[in-house]
Amino acid sequence: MRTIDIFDTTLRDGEQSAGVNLNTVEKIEVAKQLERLGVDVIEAGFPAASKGDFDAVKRIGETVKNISVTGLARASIRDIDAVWESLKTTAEPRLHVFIATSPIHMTHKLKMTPDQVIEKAVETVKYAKKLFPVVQWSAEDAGRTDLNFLVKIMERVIEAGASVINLPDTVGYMTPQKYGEMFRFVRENVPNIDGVKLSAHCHDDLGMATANSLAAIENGADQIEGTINGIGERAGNAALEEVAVALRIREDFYGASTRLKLDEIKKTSALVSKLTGMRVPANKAVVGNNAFAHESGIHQDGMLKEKTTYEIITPELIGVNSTRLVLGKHSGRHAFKNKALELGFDLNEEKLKEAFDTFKDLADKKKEIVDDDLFSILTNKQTEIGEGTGFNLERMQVQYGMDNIPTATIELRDENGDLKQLASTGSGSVEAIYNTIESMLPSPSKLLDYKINSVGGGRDALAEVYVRLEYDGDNTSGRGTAQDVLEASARAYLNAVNRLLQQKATMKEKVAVKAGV
Ligand SMILES: CC(=O)SCCNC(=O)CCNC(=O)[C@H](O)C(C)(C)COP(=O)(O)OP(=O)(O)OC[C@H]1O[C@@H](n2cnc3c(N)ncnc32)[C@H](O)[C@@H]1OP(=O)(O)O
Ligand SMILES: CC(C)C(=O)C(=O)O
Ligand SMILES: [Mg+2]
Repeated sequence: MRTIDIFDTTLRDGEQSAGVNLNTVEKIEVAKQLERLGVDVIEAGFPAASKGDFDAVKRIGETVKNISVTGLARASIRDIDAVWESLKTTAEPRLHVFIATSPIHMTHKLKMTPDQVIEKAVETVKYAKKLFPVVQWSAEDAGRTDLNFLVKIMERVIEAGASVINLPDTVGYMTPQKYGEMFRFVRENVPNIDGVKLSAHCHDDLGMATANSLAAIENGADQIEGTINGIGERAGNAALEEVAVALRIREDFYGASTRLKLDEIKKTSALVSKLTGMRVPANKAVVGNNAFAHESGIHQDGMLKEKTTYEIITPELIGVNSTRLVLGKHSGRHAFKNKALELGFDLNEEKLKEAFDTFKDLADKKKEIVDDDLFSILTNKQTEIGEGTGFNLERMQVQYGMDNIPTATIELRDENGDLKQLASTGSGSVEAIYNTIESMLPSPSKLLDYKINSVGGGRDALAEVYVRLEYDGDNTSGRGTAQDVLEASARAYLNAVNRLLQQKATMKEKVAVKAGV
């Protein structure tokens, strides 16, 4: 049985999803869960892209100890240096450097001739190899690259020191047969390919990312790149959970496996979905809420007689807990702590106590507390912004009537502890709330996107609101959870503003430290 390496790019290509913006604390939580899931490599970001990305990659490298962490770089010395500076103290610093090789990209985007692209690729890989023990080189848009050119450039970058070569289907154009043939072709034609790992990186524009990744494995790929829940640029990347479960369920056919602890999949999927605000569709393979639901009579009859009639994956395989009611208002701290650990949260005593208090408050209002509720409370606690940052919602009252103008009265406490109160109207309750908050904030802000999900099921389910906004000229996003949709809406707005203020404060502090102030 071959073992396939799993290269997770949720925090790099996944974060390139439109509207997704994770802060460093959230990225670290995802990285820790990816470590528990057992991925082999985490691509933590693109350090040259921004100070925030640089810091996140550095902090993840310092936090995650048992797996390799990498950062992405263009074929540019400045980008490579940024990855090195962010990862140089980690156990196995790894670089991922790329340049496009398709005629379309070379001509129109890079404005370089094929020979110039080879020269640039070789020069940068040689430079990188002096710093990094492992250099992964990617031929961006390999899927639309001339195969003979691909062979030529691969031979040269391997000579220069690349030991992992990735052949991305950057625009999701490939079919399984064509993508598989490309891997077979380079295996058979690149003269110095022995000992080099081949990696597949698929996008889902035509809905074939998982099938293409599996075809690459059939044809000699040693590593699969993808993201949790398949999030990513445009239609997303290959969903790692789909690839790993397909290999397990069809072991007979693929004869390959991964090192993933499959029973951590559901938890990882839920965390990524919650933090990114990208809800997993109910019918999504492996991790969708309906993936194990049997609705029709004939199917239910079959399931009752023999589960294998309609179930090829068991919920337990991916860590779905069939006992849904877990804790109630009579539960104590020990059971709560145990449950938190079982759900993968290792909070300090203070945060645990605060989470327990929130749980007790909720248990007073809600009939059943399910894992989803606890997961939401614990994730919010784990990733919350520190005290004293930005604005706190102290009180809110909303008046709504079909024949009245909706009015929101809000009391906010700012970071100096001062209380402010204001009332405004709007065409609906949420607009009234947002008009009031916007009038109370010191800088101009504008709502760009609003999404609402329910956590778990039932009429008393928690509401989770995601917003994207522009505040003081910068884009930011936030989420808020509450039993009431209006309170969740207000909290999400303030969370977005507070996240931005905290990010700016951290940057300012760093600049001051650097300047020795
Ligand atoms: C397929 C992928 O997923 S690729 C990864 C995509 N991820 C990102 O882009 C991360 C976020 N990006 C950023 O923050 C910015 O784009 C930066 C910091 C990387 C670059 O910003 P800018 O310097 O302002 O350049 P901008 O983004 O406008 O254009 C990209 C430039 O990089 C060049 N470029 C693109 N890919 C490569 C490459 N692999 N190697 C070298 N140069 C490259 C382009 O040709 C263009 O160069 P030009 O300015 O000479 O025309
Ligand atoms: C940077 C590369 C690997 C990429 O994300 C792509 O080509 O899709
Ligand atoms: Mg990609």
